[in-house]
Amino acid sequence: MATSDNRKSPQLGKIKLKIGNSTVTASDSDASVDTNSLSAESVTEQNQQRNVEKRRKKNRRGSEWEIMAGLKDGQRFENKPNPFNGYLHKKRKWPLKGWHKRYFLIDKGVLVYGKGPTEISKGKIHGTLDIGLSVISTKQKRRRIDIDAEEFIYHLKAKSDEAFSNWVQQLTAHRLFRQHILTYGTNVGALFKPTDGLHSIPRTPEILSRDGSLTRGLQPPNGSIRLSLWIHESLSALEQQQRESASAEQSLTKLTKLLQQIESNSIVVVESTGEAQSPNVKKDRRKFGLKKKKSSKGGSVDLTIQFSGNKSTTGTDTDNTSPLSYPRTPGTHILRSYHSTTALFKANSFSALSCSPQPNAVSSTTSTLPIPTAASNAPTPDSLSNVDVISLSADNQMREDFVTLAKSVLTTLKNLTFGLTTERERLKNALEVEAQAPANNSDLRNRLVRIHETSDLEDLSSLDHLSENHRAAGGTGTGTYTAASLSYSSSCVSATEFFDAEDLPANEKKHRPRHNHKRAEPTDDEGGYRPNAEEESEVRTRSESSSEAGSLSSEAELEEGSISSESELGAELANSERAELGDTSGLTGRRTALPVPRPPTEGLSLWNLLSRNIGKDLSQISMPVALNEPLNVLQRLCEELEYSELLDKAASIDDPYERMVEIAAFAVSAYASTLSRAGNKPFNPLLGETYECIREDKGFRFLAEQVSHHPPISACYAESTNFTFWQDARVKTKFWGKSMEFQPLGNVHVLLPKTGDHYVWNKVTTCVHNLFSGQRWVDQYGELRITNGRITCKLTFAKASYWSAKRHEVVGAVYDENGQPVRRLFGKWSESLYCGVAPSARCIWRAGTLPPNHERYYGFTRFAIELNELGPDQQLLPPTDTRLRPDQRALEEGDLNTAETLKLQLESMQRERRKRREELKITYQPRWFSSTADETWEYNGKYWETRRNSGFANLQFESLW
Ligand SMILES: CC(C)CCC[C@@H](C)[C@H]1CC[C@H]2[C@@H]3CC=C4C[C@@H](O)CC[C@]4(C)[C@H]3CC[C@]12C
Repeated sequence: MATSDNRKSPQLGKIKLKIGNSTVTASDSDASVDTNSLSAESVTEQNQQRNVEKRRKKNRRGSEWEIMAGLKDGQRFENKPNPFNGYLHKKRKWPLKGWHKRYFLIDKGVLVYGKGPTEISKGKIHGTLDIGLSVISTKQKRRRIDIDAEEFIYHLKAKSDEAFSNWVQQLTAHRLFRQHILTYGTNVGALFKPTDGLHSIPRTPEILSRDGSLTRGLQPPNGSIRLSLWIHESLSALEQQQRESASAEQSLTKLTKLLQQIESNSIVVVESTGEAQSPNVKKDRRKFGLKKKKSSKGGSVDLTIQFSGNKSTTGTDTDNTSPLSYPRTPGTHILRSYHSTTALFKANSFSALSCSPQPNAVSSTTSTLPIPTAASNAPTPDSLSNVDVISLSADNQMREDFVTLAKSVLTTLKNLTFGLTTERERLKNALEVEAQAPANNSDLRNRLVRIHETSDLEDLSSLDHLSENHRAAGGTGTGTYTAASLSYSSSCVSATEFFDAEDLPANEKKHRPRHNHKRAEPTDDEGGYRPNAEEESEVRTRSESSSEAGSLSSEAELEEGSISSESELGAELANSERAELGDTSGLTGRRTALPVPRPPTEGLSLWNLLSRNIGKDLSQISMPVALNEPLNVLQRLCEELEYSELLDKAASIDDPYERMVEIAAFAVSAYASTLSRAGNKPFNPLLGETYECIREDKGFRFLAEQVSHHPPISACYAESTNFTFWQDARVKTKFWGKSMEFQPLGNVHVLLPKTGDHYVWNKVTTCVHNLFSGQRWVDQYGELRITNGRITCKLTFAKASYWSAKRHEVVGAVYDENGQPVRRLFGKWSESLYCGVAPSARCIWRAGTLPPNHERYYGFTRFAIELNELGPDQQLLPPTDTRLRPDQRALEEGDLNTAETLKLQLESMQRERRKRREELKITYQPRWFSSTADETWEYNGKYWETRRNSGFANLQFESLW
């Protein structure tokens, strides 16, 4: 129950959200609020007011999205609204994209829908939504009703204006009533608890949140609470199964009774012709082994109807012992009270909710269902005698009952089996991980010992020595780190390759960079990127059997494994002490922690922020810096290369399908880091801002530039001897009231120069749920298609709820030139990708572990921690490099006030620059990328060349900060 604090009124009233700026419009097939960015451009209060006024005048009534009001502070709504039903059109994205007519029924604030009333009455319910917990936005002009129900977003459309206003009215009443019940409790009877199939939502306390919806106090599913979550999840699933099995048992008892009755009651034989029996009856009879009697007329089959004659002729049924009670009025089929069916519905999480297609027939406490259409199985009364009719209809009813009940039992049992299988899988997985843990630990310990033996950990100067080597070997002396980060990435490939190489002289093993791929002679004569001699001497191939091992052990895990073998706490302390002492370099030369944890941001309410800015295009909303993480979108693009070794590996494989498998793993791996990053948004780069990242350990260098401001577009390009990678990121943001969707436009490209393969793929939709309340969480969904000539790969990211077993699931296949699947892929974008069929599947990629205390450090991965670090090559950077951006740096250092002030300043300067350009009629030209005819952005190749010649110093840059 909500506490008085949490019951604070959702300051909703009638809220208007304007559709995005002129570049994107929200159409029917589109979203509620649609903008091109979630940029944080500050607009002064005055301006804001003016804009809102202007827009209000401009927009005609009804053409805007309105958010449905919720229960106000202290408000009550005790009048239970009547159930309401009817057809609406529901938008479907996949499969069969388009608007589909669906039947909706709302009772006591719970909305269910299905194909039609008959289906609903049979329990075929496609979805159940708790209206009290959802955010509903409506748009009169298009008769649209969008319901953000946390797990799913429903886009609905009414056929007529009348239907629209009826629905809006009804939904409002039901919503208020439901919120009243959720807030103040009820004695109205058993409350409906929405459940999600077998995985019911755990009964955590519900809290009335600021967005006018109610939410559950959820915790993120990571860290130590993962286990309790897991148990919680299991428990509710098991409870559900218990209920199901109890109901199945009941139904089975009834079935047995019914069968006994059919068999043992007094027998009325009706000579039945073939026509009198519907094929279904025959089928059902056969299916359920009902008695057949040989006809006197040779081959034809007679049906022996067994029924108690004395009871049947009375016309009214008072037989309380009957497993199913139904009126036995001759020749008619009247509504029966399906107690057993009700039980089934309960099992299907649809209790205490009447489901009748006629609103008047809906009773709030009992479940009265209309008889299914099976009545049509009866022969026409005219053709039969009275007794025949009675017997037949009674028989039919009994058989119908039997069949209906048997089908229900079957469904329940199927559900049970499914539930149990899921549970078994979960348990098996957990046990497997457990079982492997000791083995992994000892393995890791051994490896650690080997590392200790072969490296002198005290001698950190060897890092400099490596840099020297690097310079001597023709590098430009970028002065960047040459040692591999022990701290991140635990792909299936990396670990084994690092550890398996023992064939080098001991002195060369010191802090050897991780290169897990064959290195071809560098063709890059620009120098800035040439690997050093030592690296080049290192030509290793991966042992074939290593991928499995690699999937279970990694550098990251190694580090953690060693920690856990000693004192975890001690290690953590040591780590934080190191951080406090400013020594965050770890063993690799790169930092292993951010300078300070994320500053506390209590009191910051995104809802207040958005509601204060209602009516504005989202890209105009001033987002406080406290919402940000100390990285920007350019750096987030670089993060997609965290598992670049998969590209290196792809380049070394001869089989084109296997190559595609690695590319697929790479595409999936780009999403791994998003799991822990729902809390904050990256900085929006200023126009002209750049970011470079040289990863000699990983063998690539990366460059990104913000090439457009309206709409925001970031272009990037990375190169290595094994691959080139480029993309331009432009994201369409849709705001749904409770969640936000990010739909990236444009494609990712990877070129493997050795094989000539050019892979192109799209990105799936990222959705942040629970924007304003509870715990924000991220989902990825949609289809990701990779093409490379005629070989393709299709990966489906499942849209799933926070609690569902399908969470984070990715499945797909590689298809050959004829479109035939040749490799099966499955896994989770947050964890790993496998190729093949379980249990013999191979692990292709596995996500690295998160660093200790990551929750306090923006959920950053080890790789992310390193991205904004200023290295010794600081003086070589152009002044536009993100790492020199002062507001982001201030945030990284925990100085929120400075960060906020600076951010406002920088944004205002950016507006000034734009104004100036407009006045002078100058079109902005990005410096390192140029737009091609097909609207993609191409790297012009000049950045690294300029950098090598210390050329940035000679260039004129508009100063961004
Ligand atoms: C309101 C705020 C605090 C919620 C947090 C929103 C986060 C999860 C959003 C804000 C900006 C978003 C990013 C914007 C741009 C891109 C580039 C694209 O090619 C992939 C998705 C990606 C990387 C988005 C991922 C999700 C994202 C990071």
